[in-house]
Amino acid sequence: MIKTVDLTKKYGDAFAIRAIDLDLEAGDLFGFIGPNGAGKTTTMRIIATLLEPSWGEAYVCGHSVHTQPKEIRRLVGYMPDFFGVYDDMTVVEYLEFFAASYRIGGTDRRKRVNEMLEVVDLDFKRDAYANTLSRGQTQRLGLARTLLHDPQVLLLDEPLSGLDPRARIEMRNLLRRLGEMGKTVIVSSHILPELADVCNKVGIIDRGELKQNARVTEVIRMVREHTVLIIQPSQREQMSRIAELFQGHPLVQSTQPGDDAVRVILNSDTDDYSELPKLLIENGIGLKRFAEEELDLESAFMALTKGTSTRM
Ligand SMILES: Nc1ncnc2c1ncn2[C@@H]1O[C@H](COP(=O)(O)OP(=O)(O)OP(=O)(O)O)[C@@H](O)[C@H]1O
Repeated sequence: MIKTVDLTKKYGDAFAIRAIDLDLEAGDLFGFIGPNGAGKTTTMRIIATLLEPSWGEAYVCGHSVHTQPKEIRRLVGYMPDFFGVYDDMTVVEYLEFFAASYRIGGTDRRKRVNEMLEVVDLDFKRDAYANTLSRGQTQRLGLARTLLHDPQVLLLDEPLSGLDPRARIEMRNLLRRLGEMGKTVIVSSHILPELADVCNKVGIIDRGELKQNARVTEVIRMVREHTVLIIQPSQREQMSRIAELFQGHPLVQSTQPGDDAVRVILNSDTDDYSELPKLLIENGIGLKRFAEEELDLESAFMALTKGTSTRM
């Protein structure tokens, strides 16, 4: 769906982005994370054919930004981080205006606008003037506008920025819905945790370079030196028995008892720990929970963009 190869943009001697390689499939929700000035907007604008790369390639559904920009524009919806709404237009008029610019005509136009108002849950504001909407509602209107021509690929630049917690939740739900609709979405943010549970893949960009580009779960694994297991026995008294069994075990570095579960820190070179649940079950310990501890993504992000790894 979206592929970039060695994608690079230079301004004078400075690299805005450098050798960015992305490969995204239909239904991927890609969180494009990086601090201010990292190169997120530049990358998205190149994919949207609004900016030419210095060198390298970007393809959308196999079309090259260099040779087939028209085809790409039909397939892509780009929502910039800031966009103006016209003071003297209602929400419906605003969307109809853009639908007309996409040459959606006649009864289709009204139908399409109504559908988009439903998708972004803004039907109740259809007759309000666009400039009276809250920040969250304005972002949703922007998304409706971006969706009008039913693009396969969405490039959303910081759609969560400036939203209050409630509006943020609504926008995140909306992003999930887009993924379920089979769209390929690139959504940028400078805060990783706010996208982590929405996106299936994540790329971390810093000073124009992609530091990580993988499934969310893999990124977590990469920045973590040790896998940590959370083991909750069916009977609380069995917690000390777990610690006993793992004491000196070759895969385990240490154990830490918690309220109702034991945190088991594995040695850094432990990949396969399938023998551990077996050992517990053989020793008569019932398991209520046996799972890898989730690393909070804020720490992962800080670790990756500072070039230091997260320590236990
Ligand atoms: N027209 C331009 N001329 C010179 N430098 C530019 C230009 N546009 C962008 N840059 C530089 O390229 C780098 C990447 O900018 P970009 O806008 O892509 O970052 P970003 O990750 O989107 O940041 P933000 O979160 O602040 O929007 C920055 O250092 C920026 O100053």
